[in-house]
Parts: sequence; structure tokens; C-alpha cells
Amino acid sequence: MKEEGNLLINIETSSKTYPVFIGENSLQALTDHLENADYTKILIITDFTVGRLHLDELRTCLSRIMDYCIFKVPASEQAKQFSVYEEALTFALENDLDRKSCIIAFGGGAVGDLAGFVAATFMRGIRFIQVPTTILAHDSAVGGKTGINHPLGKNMVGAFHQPEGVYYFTDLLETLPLSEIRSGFAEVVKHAFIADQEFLDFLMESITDLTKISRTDLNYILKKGIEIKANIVHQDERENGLRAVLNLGHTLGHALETNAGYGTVTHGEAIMTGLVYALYLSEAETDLVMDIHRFEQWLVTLGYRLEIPAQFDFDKAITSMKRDKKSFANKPRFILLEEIGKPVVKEIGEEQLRSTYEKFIIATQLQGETKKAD
Ligand SMILES: NC(=O)c1ccc[n+]([C@@H]2O[C@H](COP(=O)([O-])OP(=O)(O)OC[C@H]3O[C@@H](n4cnc5c(N)ncnc54)[C@H](O)[C@@H]3O)[C@@H](O)[C@H]2O)c1
Ligand SMILES: O=C(O)C(=O)C[C@@H](O)[C@H](O)[C@H](O)COP(=O)(O)O
Ligand SMILES: [Zn+2]
Repeated sequence: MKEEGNLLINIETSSKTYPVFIGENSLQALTDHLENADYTKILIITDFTVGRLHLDELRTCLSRIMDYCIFKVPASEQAKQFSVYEEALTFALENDLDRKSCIIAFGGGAVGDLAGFVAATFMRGIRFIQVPTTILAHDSAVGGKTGINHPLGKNMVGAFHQPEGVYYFTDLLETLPLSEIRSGFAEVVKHAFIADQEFLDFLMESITDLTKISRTDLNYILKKGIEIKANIVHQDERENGLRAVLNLGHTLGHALETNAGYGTVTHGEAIMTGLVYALYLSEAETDLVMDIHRFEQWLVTLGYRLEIPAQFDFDKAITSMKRDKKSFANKPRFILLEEIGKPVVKEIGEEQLRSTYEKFIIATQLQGETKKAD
């Protein structure tokens, strides 16, 4: 469906305007950018997996005269630890980066969040570039949220720091394992719920097998997701209000990630579970009218496991949700939907959280059992 080739979106925020290139010519666009910039040195931060698979492609963008060094971090959430953050800063100092140096985040959201935070804080802030390599990173590479995890909460330490540009060479996505396609697709679905019923209808009708998304559809859905996010970030860069809607599914989702142990579930799977829970809360609190059962069936077809692990402790989740960045005075606030495309932020009492959780557990267990019986 729709456009091919190189797509360009401009992200306009109060602090910076920058381009997002998507598609075949993105690496050429990155080369052009690097050749015309005044960077004294480039630090590439990547993880061991992406480094092994794709570093050679990135190297083609760096001319022979360009001075660069590479710091490799453990894959996934292991990258977003204090110890890795400190090691990255040490590496930058030992390799003589200065205030005119630039960091390239080459990887998925975990690498992007870490590298962005290193850039935001090294010598009080240097420039950085996002070169995303996952579907999920259509979300994480845009908008300037950077940070690392604390054992007591996801992304609890961080900064808003916008990149100089986002160069999304989607050929690199071909090596993604199914679990990571599924994780990234969850944020696409989230964007559709927040802003666009038609887009959600398109996804539910056209995507029935995550291993068979055509290149044209992929470029289309990445572009669409980025446009939805760009529109929100344009209005509220630092989450003073509206931007919180991008957190649909994240209140329970982040609690799941924190309590299961970072990296035990993928970010996207946790967020999809949180999103379904938010739909049940919406039914109860905002009179959302929607066929949640049909949506759940579609998710099960795509391989999402909505059942909560038996060892998950909802009391601990409530503690985490009270500590969430959207909470004030220890009261959990959720992104709910009045309609698809019409999100609201609402404080939810503990009694409602618990009774909806019971309902949600029963419904999702039933979905899981039906799947096993098939
Ligand atoms: N800053 C934001 O606005 C924002 C938005 C959404 C999510 N996030 C964060 O992003 C993180 C999740 O992002 P992610 O899933 O992209 O993270 P990730 O960087 O952990 O990548 C996921 C896995 O895929 C592997 N991988 C990456 N690219 C690959 C490729 N092309 N081929 C094969 N394997 C590849 C990685 O090595 C890793 O094991 C979470 O920490 C989440 O909190 C941030
Ligand atoms: O960009 C945003 O704003 C988002 O909320 C996007 C989320 O998908 C992302 O996971 C983000 O890192 C969550 O932000 P946080 O402030 O809850 O840590
Ligand atoms: Zn997210």
C-alpha cells in the first residue's frame, strides 16, 4: 500500500526541528549530513547484536577522513543500566570527545535511549543522531525522550534531548526476529488507537501475519506512526499535558516490565497488555464503546500473549503505577479512550484498578485457552 522510496517527515519541536528519513536513501542522506556538519569526532553507540549484523552498512556512511570510535553495549534493556551509562561516558572521555562531537545511536530503542542520554549529559549536552534498526524505534527515535532504567521504575532517569536527525534505513529491519517485530508493532497499534480509527481499521484488516508485512506496508505504517507522534510532540515537547497520551498502555506496561525484571518481556508485549487493560478501564470509566473481544482475537492471531504471568503480583504493580511519571500525589493516572482517536488522562482509584484487573484476567485467560484449543 501507498508510497515507496525515501520518505521525509520534519519534526518540529520548541527546541529543534529535524528531519526523519525513511527508506532506501536514508544512508545517503546520513552521509550527506555527516559530510556537511562540523563534528570533531563521532562516537557510534550500538549493541553487540546490531554491531555484528549491520555495522558495516553504517561504516559506508563514514568517509575515510571521518574520525570515529565505536562503543558496544549489551543488547536490550541491559543497555539501559547505570553501569553501562557510566562506561559509555568513560569511553567518550578516553576517546577525546569534545563539545563539538556527535553520538550516533545505532540500534533499537534501548540503544537510542541510552545513547541519547549520554549525549544529553556528556559535557552538559552534545549533539546526537538516531539510526534506528527496529520497528519499535519508529517511536523511540523521534521526540527526544532519552534515559535509563532504575531498579524501582522504567526510564526513571533521563532527559529531553532532540536528535539532529533520524535516518531510518528500513532494509536493516529484515533481520529482526519475530518477537521484536511483534514488540515494535505494538507501538504502531498504540499510535493508531491514540489518533486514527481509519489507520486502526487498516491495520486490523491488512495485517494478519507479522512475518508477511510487505515493504510498502511497512514503510507506510512506520511513516504514519511517526506522523502521529510528530503532531503530538510538536504541540507538547516536554509532556506538560497532551504528550502523556503517547503513554497509552504504559502505566500497567511499565509496571509489568519492572516487576518481571527488565528484558524478561519485550517493551511492546508489555505495552500491548497494558493497552488492553486500558481498554477495559475505558469501558468502565469513559463509556468507550468498542468490540474489545474482536481486537483481542486479532492480537492472539498475531501471537501476542495477553495472559499475565502467574507470578505477577498486582499489589507490587499498584506500587509501581503510583510511582509512574504521570502520577501526582501517589495517585495513578491512566491514558484512557473516550473513542478511538480521542484519548483522555484520568486518575483511577485503587478499587477500580483491582476490579477491572479481575475482569481483564478472566477475559485474557479465556482468549489464551481458546487459542490452545484451536
Ligand atoms: N524514547 C522513547 O520515546 C521510547 C519510545 C518507545 C520505547 N522506548 C524504549 O525503547 C526500548 C525498546 O526498544 P527496542 O525494542 O527497539 O529495543 P532494543 O534496542 O532493545 O532492541 C530489541 C532487540 O532487537 C535487537 N535488534 C535491534 N535491531 C535489530 C536488527 N535490525 N536485526 C536483528 N536484531 C536487532 C537488539 O539487539 C535487541 O536484542 C525500551 O527500553 C523502551 O523503554 C523509548
Ligand atoms: O514519547 C513519548 O512520550 C512516549 O510516551 C512514548 C513511549 O512509547 C515510550 O515508551 C516512552 O519512553 C515512555 O515514556 P515514559 O515517560 O513513560 O518513560
Ligand atoms: Zn513505549
